[in-house]
Amino acid sequence: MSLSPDITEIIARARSDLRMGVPVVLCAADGSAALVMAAETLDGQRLADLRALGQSPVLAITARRAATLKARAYDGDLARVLLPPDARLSWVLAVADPADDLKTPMKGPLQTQRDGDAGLHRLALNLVKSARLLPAAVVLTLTDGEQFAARHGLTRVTLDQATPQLLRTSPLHPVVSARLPLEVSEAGRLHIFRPEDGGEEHYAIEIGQPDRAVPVLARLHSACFTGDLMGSLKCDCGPQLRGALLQMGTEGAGVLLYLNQEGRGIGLANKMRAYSLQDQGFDTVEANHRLGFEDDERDFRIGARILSLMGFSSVRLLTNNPAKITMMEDNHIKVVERVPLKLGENAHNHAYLATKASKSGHLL
Ligand SMILES: Nc1nc2c(ncn2[C@@H]2O[C@H](COP(=O)(O)OP(=O)(O)OP(=O)(O)O)[C@@H](O)[C@H]2O)c(=O)[nH]1
Ligand SMILES: [Zn+2]
Repeated sequence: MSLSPDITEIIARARSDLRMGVPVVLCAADGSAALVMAAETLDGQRLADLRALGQSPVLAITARRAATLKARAYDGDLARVLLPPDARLSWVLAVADPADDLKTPMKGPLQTQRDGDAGLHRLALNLVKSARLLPAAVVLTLTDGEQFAARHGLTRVTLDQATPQLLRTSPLHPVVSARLPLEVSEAGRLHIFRPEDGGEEHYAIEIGQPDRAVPVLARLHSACFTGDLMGSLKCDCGPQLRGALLQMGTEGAGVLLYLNQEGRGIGLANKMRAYSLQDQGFDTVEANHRLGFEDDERDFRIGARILSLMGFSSVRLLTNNPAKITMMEDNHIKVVERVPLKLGENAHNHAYLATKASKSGHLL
């Protein structure tokens, strides 16, 4: 029935439930099912209620986090850590969150599950990640997923439908655009694009009236609250943002996409967790890994989609990141030229920029 939520809408609900600390039920076609809670938003009462169901829960973490904790990841990209019978909420949080790894030696060694299928655990982690929470989820096997969800009023997500949905880029739709005179050019215009999956909106600033028949000067800028707005010296984002706009203003035409993928796609709270780890001596890539994330969790396809929707098919791309060029080419946007954007190096971000060059392939 069209009034019922489809899989995209059910996933959006699940994401918001997990952020609120509400459990969700995951079901597979073979009848297996699991009750899932995000470790980050779990509370003591819900953990006790979950334990009262009788089965032993596991804590699903990514292989990246497992490597830091020296836990064996038998499932490739993830590990299922067995909760010791006396494990409290603080134990769950200490496994999920690396903040105190160095201060508090881990209870361990951690035992991980080897037998059985990890499909529902993988879906749990993907959902928690897409909710911009720490990638760790408490998972309890259920025998009657459908009835359990109905009895407790919980959102139920099916593995077969959800997995392809989480892998694809949500379609985006233009919402509105309006004139926006800017310091760099009075001929500015702001366009808003909204994804169908309930995720964050993305923006495009169009400067002048770029001819769609020739390559446009373009920048894909990922949100950086600290650098773009606060003038943080820890990265180069603020100077890059303003430098790109200035170049477009000077040339009289260009398009800057402002993609709401804060912290290379891990969200601002997790980026601040990464910053704390950087203060403990880890570099930007190591910090992401200790948290359980990949170096870069952004979906660059979104940028190519927005350019296509705006009628652009080729660009002169302002970037030092070769991955952005590859992604554009793979998604039907021709990059005729890379325009370097070397701005804003200082004593605080020198090591960060050097790490991006040595570990993430950024061009100098
Ligand atoms: N996770 C994480 N994200 C960071 C850190 N420092 C900056 N960021 C984020 O990194 C992203 C930088 O985005 P961009 O400047 O578009 O991308 P880039 O990959 O550096 O590529 P170019 O600037 O085009 O060369 C922003 O989303 C920032 O919020 C960090 O230490 N950890
Ligand atoms: Zn930044």
